[in-house]
Amino acid sequence: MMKESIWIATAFVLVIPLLFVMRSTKWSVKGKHVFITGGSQGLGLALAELVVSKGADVTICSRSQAKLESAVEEIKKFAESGQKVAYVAADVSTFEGARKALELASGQDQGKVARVPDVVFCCAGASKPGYFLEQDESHFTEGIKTIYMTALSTAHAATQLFVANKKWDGKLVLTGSTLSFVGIVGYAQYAPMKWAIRGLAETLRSEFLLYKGLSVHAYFPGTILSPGFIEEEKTKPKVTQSIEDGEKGGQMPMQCAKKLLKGVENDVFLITSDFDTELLRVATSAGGACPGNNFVVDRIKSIIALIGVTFWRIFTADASIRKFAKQSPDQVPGLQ
Ligand SMILES: NC(=O)C1=CN([C@@H]2O[C@H](COP(=O)(O)OP(=O)(O)OC[C@H]3O[C@@H](n4cnc5c(N)ncnc54)[C@H](OP(=O)(O)O)[C@@H]3O)[C@@H](O)[C@H]2O)C=CC1
Ligand SMILES: CCCCCCCCCCCCCCCC(=O)[C@@H](N)CO
Repeated sequence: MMKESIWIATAFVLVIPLLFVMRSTKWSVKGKHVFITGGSQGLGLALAELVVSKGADVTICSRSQAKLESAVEEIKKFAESGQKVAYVAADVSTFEGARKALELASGQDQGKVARVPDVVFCCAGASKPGYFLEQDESHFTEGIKTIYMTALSTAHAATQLFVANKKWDGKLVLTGSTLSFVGIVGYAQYAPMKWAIRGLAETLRSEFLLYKGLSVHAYFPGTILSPGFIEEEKTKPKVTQSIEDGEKGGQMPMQCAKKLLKGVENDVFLITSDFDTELLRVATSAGGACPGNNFVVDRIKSIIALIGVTFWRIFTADASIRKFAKQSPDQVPGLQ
């Protein structure tokens, strides 16, 4: 008996430092080539600045050349001499656009590749909130294009590039939202697309097991105080705002970028940056169908979620929507 406990104690003493050593050899972005869609503003721009400050080369991508040029100047302030900061102007909502963007970023010329990105972050996206009845087909097709197709096309082109170049340590990072786990009034054009991105991440995680170390991550931010957020506020119904306002005001793009990068460094599959989204993540995924973060902690959180999220839905979200309809029927399309 005594002997056994000595063995167990010795095993612990050996295993615990080993775990620390394993943690300290985690993946680092230093020296990597990082490609970021939506890199001209908001989350994508902050992420570009962050990875460059940590010693990476970066290529940002978005549609507007003027915005890209000024973003490159901003990012260069974080670079040391010898680091590369480049941009590619492209619309990544089509397969053709995303393929060309990644080819240009890789410096491909006459079949020769200069440098394939090591990490591809898909941050492009935008929402146009509004009442379902006040939106028409164009809002929904725009949503499919800007939110889902930008992610799908970039994911497809990146996977092709990684596999064709045998870049088995390649990383693909998709961006969802808190609204990848829950749908609320005003987001019919957006939330389903962000759910689809979560579905894509889960599917690709499974399929990437075929390809050695190739990995996929997905990030689910809450409100980001970005230029995109200022834009969406213009059409956001008051009832939607009132539910969101309960969510403590949002985070700065750099705060989000830091939490996102930390998640990638720690090989977290579904990355969150606030506790509410974390509860929604465990409520939706702690069943085991996709990898969690920590088996025990996730299950403790899911007990909190079971109570917290249900209460939030009944007494905060649903209650404030019903109250709004009663108090301001003139603002609800089709009522009065
Ligand atoms: N802001 C928020 O509250 C939240 C945002 N998110 C998500 O996080 C991500 C970043 O958000 P945020 O920082 O607000 O973004 P912004 O709206 O501020 O910026 C979006 C970026 O995407 C680019 N972009 C849009 N469409 C395309 C396209 N078709 N091809 C290439 N680039 C494109 C834009 O440039 P250009 O227009 O020049 O092409 C811009 O650089 C998005 O996916 C968003 O849905 C998730 C949760 C909350
Ligand atoms: C105790 C547990 C409580 C659970 C609370 C859940 C709260 C959800 C409220 C909705 C927040 C929406 C943030 C993302 C918004 C977004 O993606 C858009 N701004 C698009 O840009």
